[in-house]
Amino acid sequence: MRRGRLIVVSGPSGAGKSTLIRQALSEVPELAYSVSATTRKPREGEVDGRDYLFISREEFERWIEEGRFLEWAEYSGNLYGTPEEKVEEFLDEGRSVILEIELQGARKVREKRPDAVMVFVRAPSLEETRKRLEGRATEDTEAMELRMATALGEVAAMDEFDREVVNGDRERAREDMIRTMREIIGGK
Ligand SMILES: Nc1nc2c(ncn2[C@@H]2O[C@H](COP(=O)(O)OP(=O)(O)O)[C@@H](O)[C@H]2O)c(=O)[nH]1
Ligand SMILES: Nc1ncnc2c1ncn2[C@@H]1O[C@H](COP(=O)(O)OP(=O)(O)O)[C@@H](O)[C@H]1O
Repeated sequence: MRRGRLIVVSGPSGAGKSTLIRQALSEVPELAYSVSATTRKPREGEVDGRDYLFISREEFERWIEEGRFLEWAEYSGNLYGTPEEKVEEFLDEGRSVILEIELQGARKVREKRPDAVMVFVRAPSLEETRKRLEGRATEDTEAMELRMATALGEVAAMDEFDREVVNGDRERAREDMIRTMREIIGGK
C-alpha cells in the first residue's frame, strides 16, 4: 500500500487553522489528525485525547528523553510535541496525516522529513488575526499579546511553505483548504 503524506499546517494563532482542519477532516476520509501532547491547560470544551494529550511538564520531559516526539517546541510558555508512533501508524495505513504545529516545529519536521508538505494558513491581515483571537476569548491579555507578537514572526516565514491558504471568507477558505488537501494526497 502506498504510504500517506505528511502534511504540516502552520500559521499564526487565530488564523483559523483548527477550524479549517476540522472541516477538511470531516470531508476528506483519507486524512488523519495527529493529536499533540501539551503542557498547556485545557480550554473550555477541549477534550483530552481528542484536541490534545494534556500532560504535565514532568511527563513531557520524560517523553522527550524517551525519544517519543517527532518534534517538540516551547510556545508561549508551554511545551507542545508530536508523538511519532501514531503518525507512523497512520502513514503505514496509507492515510495522510495533518500536524497542526507552530513554526519552530514545522522547521524541524521539514529537516527530518523533507518529503513533508508545508501548508501555511493565515488571516487576510494581522488586525483580523487580533480580532479573531479577541472574539475567541480563550486567552488572557498577556497570552494573547504573546500570540500576536509571535504571529508577526510567523507571517515573515510564509515563503518557507509550499502552499498557502488565506482564511478570509469562511466558505471560500473551507473550499480552498479541502481542495489543497485533496491535491496533496493526490500527489499534486
Ligand atoms: N511544535 C508544535 N507546535 C504545536 C503542536 N501542537 C500545537 N502546536 C502549536 O502551538 C501553538 C499554540 O497552540 P494552542 O495553545 O492550541 O493555541 P492557538 O493556536 O491559539 O489555538 C499553535 O501554533 C499550534 O499550532 C505540536 O505538537 N508541536
Ligand atoms: N474565515 C473566518 N472568518 C472569521 N472568523 C473566523 C474565520 N475562521 C475562523 N474564525 C474564528 O477565528 C477564531 C480563531 O480560529 P481558530 O480556528 O481557533 O484559529 P487557530 O487554530 O489558527 O488559532 C475562532 O473563534 C474561529 O471561529
